[in-house]
Amino acid sequence: MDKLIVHGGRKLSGSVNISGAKNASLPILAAALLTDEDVIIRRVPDVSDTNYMIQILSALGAQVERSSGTVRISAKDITHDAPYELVRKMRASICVMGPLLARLGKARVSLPGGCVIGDRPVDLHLKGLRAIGTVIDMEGGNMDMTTPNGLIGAEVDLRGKQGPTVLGTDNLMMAAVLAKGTTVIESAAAEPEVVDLANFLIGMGAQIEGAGTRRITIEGVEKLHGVEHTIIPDRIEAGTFMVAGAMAAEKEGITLNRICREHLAPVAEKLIEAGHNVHFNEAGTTVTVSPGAHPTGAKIVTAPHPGFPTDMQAQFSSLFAVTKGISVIEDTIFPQRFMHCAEMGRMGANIKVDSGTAVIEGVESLSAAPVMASDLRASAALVLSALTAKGSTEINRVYHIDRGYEHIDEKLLTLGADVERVQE
Ligand SMILES: CC(=O)N[C@H]1[C@@H](OP(=O)(O)OP(=O)(O)OC[C@H]2O[C@@H](n3ccc(=O)[nH]c3=O)[C@H](O)[C@@H]2O)O[C@H](CO)[C@@H](O)[C@@H]1O
Ligand SMILES: C=C(OP(=O)(O)O)C(=O)O
Repeated sequence: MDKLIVHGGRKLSGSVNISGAKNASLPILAAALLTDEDVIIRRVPDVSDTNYMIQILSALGAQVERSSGTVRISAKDITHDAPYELVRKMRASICVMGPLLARLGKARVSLPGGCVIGDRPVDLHLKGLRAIGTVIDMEGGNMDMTTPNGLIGAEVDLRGKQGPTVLGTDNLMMAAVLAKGTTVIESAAAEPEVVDLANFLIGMGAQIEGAGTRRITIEGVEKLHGVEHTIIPDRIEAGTFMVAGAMAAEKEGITLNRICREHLAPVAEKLIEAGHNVHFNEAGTTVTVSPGAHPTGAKIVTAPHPGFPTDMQAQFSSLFAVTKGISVIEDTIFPQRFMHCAEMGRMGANIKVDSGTAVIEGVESLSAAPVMASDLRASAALVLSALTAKGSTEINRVYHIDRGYEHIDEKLLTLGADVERVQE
């Protein structure tokens, strides 16, 4: 199991390229199952989650070739049974449900388990798929799905207690593209990754309107064809490096290339509110972030897009842990997503977590300690904390970070951080 050792206190400078979005790549890779023609997807990040998805597609019978960021998929003869051993490793494997139902009229996928960031039910996925004609039989931890009368378009409201569902919207959209008639998804997720999937499907010949709004309309078509598509930049990776810039850059800041300004608006606004410097180029494709002269704490409440993303709140905990004053972070989407706070406490952070809210009292500096990554964004928060901490922080279980950050240690080294990956 690899660990990262971060020798804190180095100032960051220079620039790095942001990778394609993990959370757009996963459903888009699954959507390649919707056609028997070749699909080419560019800028797929080399992270363990995309590798698991590729393994699942291969286990389902697809021919997959990967050459650096480009993945070519040919899903001519596929089966409907997604193997438990692979599915259990990654929640996003449930993205294959929609495409398998649309293409084969049946699917067998294991129920994903709980998750350290909190309860993650699939009731809304099932509600959507049932509404368009899927019959679901739960047995032995598996969801056995059939479509006795085929998939038939319907109007479905996917609002859950915590708001819309991203992968639930994706699953229904992927099933509905080959259904008979019109499907309307009300209370749809509007995240940029949902829009990227919709654009991919439209490129395959699907008829979809309204992606990026709360109402998506899908007119089913007979057949989809092959497509070439480039994945959008990863706004969470970019946001994580933006926080690194605010915490640890030289006066001139660090620059991130291949970003999309519109997707980064909530993160940029919070950094500016907290007193830091954020400058986009005119085209909105690069951003430079440097620490402000008078940083202040702030209040963050996570919300569905275009609100502040839950996937960025842990990283802001690191920033606020060393920012004078009191900051408050409330996660309305995953109220239990605060595992990083206890580990940061071991480094000297002063954070109290109660009922989905963290109250952070900034301290002068953190000091190194051996810490344990508990989940993807929690590990990013620990790396950020370690960049400014006094001494050498050992971060264990970095396989969590490798799920979603492409070569993070190499990118940090490029920016001048002192980071080592140690294999045990
Ligand atoms: C691979 C991927 O893209 N993952 C992202 C996706 O996860 P994912 O799509 O799994 O998250 P959802 O948008 O579905 O979850 C939003 C909320 O809805 C609840 N819910 C969800 C489904 C359901 O059937 N019933 C239900 O109650 C969840 O518990 C949560 O409180 O969106 C999350 C919210 O932006 C991000 O944190 C994840 O990084
Ligand atoms: C929580 C995340 O991913 P997943 O939904 O795949 O667990 C994430 O990307 O922050």
